[in-house]
Amino acid sequence: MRRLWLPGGLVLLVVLVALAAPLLGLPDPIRQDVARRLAGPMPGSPLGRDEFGRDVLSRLVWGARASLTVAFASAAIACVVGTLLGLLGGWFRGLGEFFAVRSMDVLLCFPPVLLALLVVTLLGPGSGTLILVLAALYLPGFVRVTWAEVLSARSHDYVEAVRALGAPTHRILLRTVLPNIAGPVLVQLSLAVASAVVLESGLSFLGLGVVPPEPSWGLMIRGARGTMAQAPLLLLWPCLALSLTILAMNLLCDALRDAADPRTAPAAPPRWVDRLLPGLLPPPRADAVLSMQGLTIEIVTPRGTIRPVEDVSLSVRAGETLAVVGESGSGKSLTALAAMGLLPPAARPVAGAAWFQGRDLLRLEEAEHRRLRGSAIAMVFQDPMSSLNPVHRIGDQVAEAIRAHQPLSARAARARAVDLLRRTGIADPDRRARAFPHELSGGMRQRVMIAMAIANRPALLIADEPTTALDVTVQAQILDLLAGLQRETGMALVFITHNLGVVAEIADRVTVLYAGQVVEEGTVAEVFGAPLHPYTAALLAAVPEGDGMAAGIPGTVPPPQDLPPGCRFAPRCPHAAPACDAPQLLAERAGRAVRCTRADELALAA
Ligand SMILES: Nc1ncnc2c1ncn2[C@@H]1O[C@H](COP(=O)(O)OP(=O)(O)OP(=O)(O)O)[C@@H](O)[C@H]1O
Repeated sequence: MRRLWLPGGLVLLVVLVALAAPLLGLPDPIRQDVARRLAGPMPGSPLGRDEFGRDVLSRLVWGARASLTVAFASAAIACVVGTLLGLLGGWFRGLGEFFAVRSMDVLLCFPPVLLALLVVTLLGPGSGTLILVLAALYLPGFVRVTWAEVLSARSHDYVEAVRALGAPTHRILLRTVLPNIAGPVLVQLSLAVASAVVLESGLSFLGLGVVPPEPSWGLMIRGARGTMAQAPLLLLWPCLALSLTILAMNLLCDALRDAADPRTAPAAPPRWVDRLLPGLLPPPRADAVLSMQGLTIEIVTPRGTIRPVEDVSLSVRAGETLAVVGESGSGKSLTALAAMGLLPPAARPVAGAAWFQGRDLLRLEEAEHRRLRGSAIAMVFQDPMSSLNPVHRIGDQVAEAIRAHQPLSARAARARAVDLLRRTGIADPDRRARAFPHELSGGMRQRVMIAMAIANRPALLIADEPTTALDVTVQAQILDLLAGLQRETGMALVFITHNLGVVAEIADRVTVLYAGQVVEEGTVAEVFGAPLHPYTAALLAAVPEGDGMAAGIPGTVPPPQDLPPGCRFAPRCPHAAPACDAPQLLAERAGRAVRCTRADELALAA
């Protein structure tokens, strides 16, 4: 909301000044005083007099009423009618679409001035006619934008989900589709208002709009043009008013669009102190490919700043697999995205370092990060369908990943792409390379994603729940594939998952996250054999064995905006005691760490 203050205030000021024109005690805007023709600024007329000796300030303020009424009214009519037609055409398709959308194409065929001439001939000039002409001119834009957005929105899962709930059509359109297409419609509105102010000026200038001697900014520009050599300032004032109003309108619509979309939080500013004083950063861990030390991430949300990741340290060596585990919301993905330099705009690392090949990934320039991504560091995401481009053949997508970092010809890159597809276990890779993503199964698509990730032989591969969307058999094949590729290339692998069965199968070491903090760390054998933290023990107990029922962990991970004081796991911990405070991560033995005040006591009791 804070982002609306400045542009909203500016637009409100312009509108209020225009509305308050009769109360401001300004001279009559149409009273002529030929003796003072083209007079410069003087007492009582701070902006001087025009070619008929009329007061320029008064005409500017009264002209704003005419210009803004025409602009706002025409844009509002076009927006409401156009959005409605676009919504109905895009949703119902068929005949509704034909009449709503195709009829607009006919309207688009008329040149604007011809349309204005036609309507003015029929109805006579004036503000009302101008509103009608401009509304007709802007209508097709709104219909087309809304129609295209509805077509795209209706294929999204969230729309399917409300349809599956049996919601009535008008509710789906108004409550689900409209808020999601509001951004582009608001942008179109800002363009329409801005362009209507300009067109009003243009059409009034041609004698097709506001009728003289009524003031409007367009008529002022027309008048000033004839006396440009003697009184250039006369042209400046209406042009300045026009430009500032358009700028304020555009800013307001951009701010409205951002306010309507909760995903567009303001970007967090970088911390220059971290760049200026690199000596304060924690040093890297010896022989680690990735060494993350004390990572803390802050996110600016409408309800305040949160810390979903706090003081997270982890490291992985060449050829090693580190599993990062924890329930949903524990901060696994944000930690990985920080290393990739792909944090959402509202999030920023505020402390710590992530050392990779001698560089701190948290403080790299975007250009440097882009050079590393896909070459030295690669990432595989959970949902291969949304990560692959649906309109390009998979062979071309793999080849593109290679050519983004290697100077190969298209033919050579394609041959390498086919080879990579073969290495990831895709049968008949030559034929498959010509397929589109929707023609492949989920497992095949994930293999393609892995082929793209390893295309440039990365030193570090981060896999964020790469098997969660796959069935158990395919999951096992993908795990085998990753393990095989790792043996072959010696890359370090960070495997993010909430599936402890997978961890046991693939990982050498494990880092357990809870509510944004590392609660336990060590080799898989040690941690799984004798967990030191009650959360790790509860996670392990929650893994179903054989036909037995799993013992679920009561409660849920606390959200970052509602963290309990002291130990974050205490409200769910069966061993919580009054002595439990805000524990630090303590190294128990070499390579093993735990964040629990009672860890020693509980280990002895076990
Ligand atoms: N852009 C954002 N704005 C506000 N909060 C966010 C944002 N991104 C993540 N969060 C919050 O940060 C916390 C950690 O999120 P993260 O996605 O890292 O969890 P996760 O452990 O990867 O969960 P999952 O296994 O479900 O992917 C969550 O509480 C989440 O709601």
